[in-house]
Amino acid sequence: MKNTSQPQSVLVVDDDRNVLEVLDARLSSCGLTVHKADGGRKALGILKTHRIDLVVSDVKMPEMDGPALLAEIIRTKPGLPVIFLTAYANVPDAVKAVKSGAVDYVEKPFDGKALTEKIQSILRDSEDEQPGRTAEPEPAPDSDDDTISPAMKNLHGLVKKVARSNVNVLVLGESGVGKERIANRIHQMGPRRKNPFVVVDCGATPAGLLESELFGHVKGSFTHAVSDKKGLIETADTGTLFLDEIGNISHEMQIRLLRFIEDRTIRRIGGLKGKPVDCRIIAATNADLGEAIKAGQFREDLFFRLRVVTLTIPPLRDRKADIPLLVDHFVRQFCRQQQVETVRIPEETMGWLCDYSWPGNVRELKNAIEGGIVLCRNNTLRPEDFHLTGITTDACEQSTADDNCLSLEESEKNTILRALEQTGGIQKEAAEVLGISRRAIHYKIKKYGIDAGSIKARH
Ligand SMILES: Nc1ncnc2c1ncn2[C@@H]1O[C@H](COP(=O)(O)OP(=O)(O)OP(=O)(O)O)[C@@H](O)[C@H]1O
Repeated sequence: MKNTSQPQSVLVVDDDRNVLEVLDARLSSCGLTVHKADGGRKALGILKTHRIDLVVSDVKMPEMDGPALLAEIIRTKPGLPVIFLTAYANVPDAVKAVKSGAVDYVEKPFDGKALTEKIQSILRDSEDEQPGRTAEPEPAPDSDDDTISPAMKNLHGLVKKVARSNVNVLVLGESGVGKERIANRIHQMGPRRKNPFVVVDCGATPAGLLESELFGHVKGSFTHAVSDKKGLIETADTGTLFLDEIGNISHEMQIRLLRFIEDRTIRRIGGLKGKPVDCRIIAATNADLGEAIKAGQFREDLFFRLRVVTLTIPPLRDRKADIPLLVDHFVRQFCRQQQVETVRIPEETMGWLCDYSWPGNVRELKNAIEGGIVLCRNNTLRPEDFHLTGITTDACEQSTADDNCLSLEESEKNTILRALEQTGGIQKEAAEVLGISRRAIHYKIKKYGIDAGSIKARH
């Protein structure tokens, strides 16, 4: 995928200064950003700290030669195109290198114009597709395909394209639409999928803590820094850093983050040395960053850095075709989890689920189905099994007076409390009363913070 706001970058590696200078002049004049390294090790350092779209490397170099550099690139940056420059005598080595994954080789002395054209053509190709390479792992299976409407298929098409590249992505959408899920999908479908996917909830982390969470600290740098601590950015090295609720970070954090995105180096709080970190950044927010910029709350330069590509996930009410697919998906998932027979969803229930506006989006739908499965009778989901906050449907009004259309969560919690009271706090028996698995009741007790121990003690 082409990064339209930044020129593409080429790393030129050769121990001959003249070759470096000639290529620098040629490629820069075509609008490319050129980085130069006089050996393989230096090249690896640059690859760690800079976005590079293509590497042109000599074959024979002291210390680390071209094929050794290629092997490292295939390991750490699968998909990155490499062209070799080679003297006639080393052509067999270059051919071997192409067989093991380089895109091509060019003999020295090279025709500068032809080489530039070759580089441009490879860069153009890799905007759409990374060149085939045996070392590149197969993409992860499309596990979401059973839950997407045509509108989401389009978004998933973009996700696939974006996943192959390394560009920063900004994911926008209301709370609960699936932003984190899409970020994870980008990670899973890209070359970094075997490496860490680190989620940072910027909204839920107090401002004072976020800096040390992200950047880490050295022992003694502040009162509670009792030992060295690695930050989450460092943890995401070679993988993906997902910054959720990016709209909520303080002005100081915006500046630190911007600096990191620009030089890809972190310094722990209280630390002296910087450390290069190579991680992909995906940020998400449900806030209107345009408005936040206008109000002076969010830095425009950081915004531009984060949104090299922007993906917007529509709210569930605008893609109702997804609802039946998601309902089926969640019903199967929760029935399996709660070890119950798959429940039936009559047409009336599905119609009702499709009519509702789902202000909490997919998360609300998911929770509703989970609760509905616990509460339903005769293995059939009916509208009255969904006691959603603020909804009064005919079916809900017909429900028994003591149910009183409580919020789904309250209602589910009360059901579990009642079952625990009935069984003297014994979870296994309460699970039997409710017809759910022990694992399911254990999970729900934890989810609602129910103190089963004190119920037991009272009996
Ligand atoms: N297409 C989908 N298929 C299955 N589950 C989904 C899908 N989209 C979202 N979900 C589920 O919905 C819930 C909410 O998704 P997610 O956390 O990704 O939303 P979000 O937009 O990041 O929310 P927030 O803004 O609150 O951080 C998660 O449990 C997720 O697994």
